[in-house]
Amino acid sequence: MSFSLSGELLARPTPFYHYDLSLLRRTLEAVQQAARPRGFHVHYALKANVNEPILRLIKEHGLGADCVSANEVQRALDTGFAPQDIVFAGVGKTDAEITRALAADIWCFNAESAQELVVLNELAGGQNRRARVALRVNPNVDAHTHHYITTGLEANKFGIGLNDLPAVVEQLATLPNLELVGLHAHIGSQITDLAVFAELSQKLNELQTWLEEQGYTLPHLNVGGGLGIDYNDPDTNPIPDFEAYFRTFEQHLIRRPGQQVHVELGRAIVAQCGTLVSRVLYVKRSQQTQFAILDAGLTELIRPALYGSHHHIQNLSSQGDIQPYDVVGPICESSDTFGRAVPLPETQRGDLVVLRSAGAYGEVMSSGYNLREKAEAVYS
Ligand SMILES: Cc1ncc(COP(=O)(O)O)c(C=O)c1O
Ligand SMILES: N[C@@H](CCCC[NH3+])C(=O)O
Repeated sequence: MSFSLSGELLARPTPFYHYDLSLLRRTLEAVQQAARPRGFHVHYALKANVNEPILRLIKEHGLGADCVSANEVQRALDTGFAPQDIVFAGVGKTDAEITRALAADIWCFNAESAQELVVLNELAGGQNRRARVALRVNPNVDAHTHHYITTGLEANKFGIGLNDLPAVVEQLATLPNLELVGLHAHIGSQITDLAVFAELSQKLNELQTWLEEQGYTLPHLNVGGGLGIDYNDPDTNPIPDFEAYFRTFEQHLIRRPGQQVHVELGRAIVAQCGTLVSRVLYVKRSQQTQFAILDAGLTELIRPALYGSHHHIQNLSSQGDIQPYDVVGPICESSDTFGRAVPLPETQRGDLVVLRSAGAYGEVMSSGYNLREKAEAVYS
């Protein structure tokens, strides 16, 4: 199906984010259809998009919440997620954030260091609580994705290194206010090579066996998120292949009877339902290049500037001959470029240009640089 916007939306002031809630609904149905029969629990990673209509739909479809700050925990609670469906991850949780999440009695803290466990133990004791924790390990598995968004290699700051794990597990025995309820790993984002998840499963299998030898049984395993989407062709692949994703874990992860497995997907749930809609302010021709200068820039969508990411760009207003354009924003940074030599129909001032697959890590990463106003969000 090709992309279009209703007449009312075409007339709106730009730039704005448009979210297709019917696609989000279909995506949520697909993820649950693939996860539930296999006994997997999906937690949505709020960091990808925290807009309330989106969170509400996600909650209605029975997903849990994976949060990375106390404010995200609060947003999840405000949306109606039950505390027992909320987990809190993050390499730098502050004391104040831990205190708030303990008071909310969330299901689990994914702890990322020996020091964090000590702090968590102390703060839980101060509230006369036992905090449920999962150890986030750094399994040293290469996710084969952009080096800025790989998280499970020894060189990355995330998780407890495998060499440190024996000492951390020994330390656990001295922390009476903690209850070990699981093992967690997240190796990166925008992963399209599913073999990587098989490798992760094998690492977790070994670690689980080793933890059992140390006397720990784990009620749950959390394999993280990271499933990628098709940025090149969102119309052909609007919904990721969740069946293949869960099948990989089903085949490779050895689960104990009654053990829960959590996944925490962000991008795969919300990326394709979001579009950044902008207008061409000017078309400028230099000797070698034609620039289409949009009224949206890296302040609205930073992924191309930050990672060199590709978002499919379309001109909705023109049927003209195809020409190459460097599609850029108005911000005073040369990295404020959405694409170079993008083939677009002949483009003019006033044309509507859309950047697709922008529902994840788009609006949440926007900034007020250059004192820009925040782009509005509209839903249909
Ligand atoms: C710990 C953790 N869980 C889940 C996610 C969600 O990742 P994704 O949006 O790639 O599914 C991330 C982000 O990469 C993360 O850091
Ligand atoms: N923000 C990133 C991915 C990082 C995910 C969070 N650990 C992106 O847009 O692709």
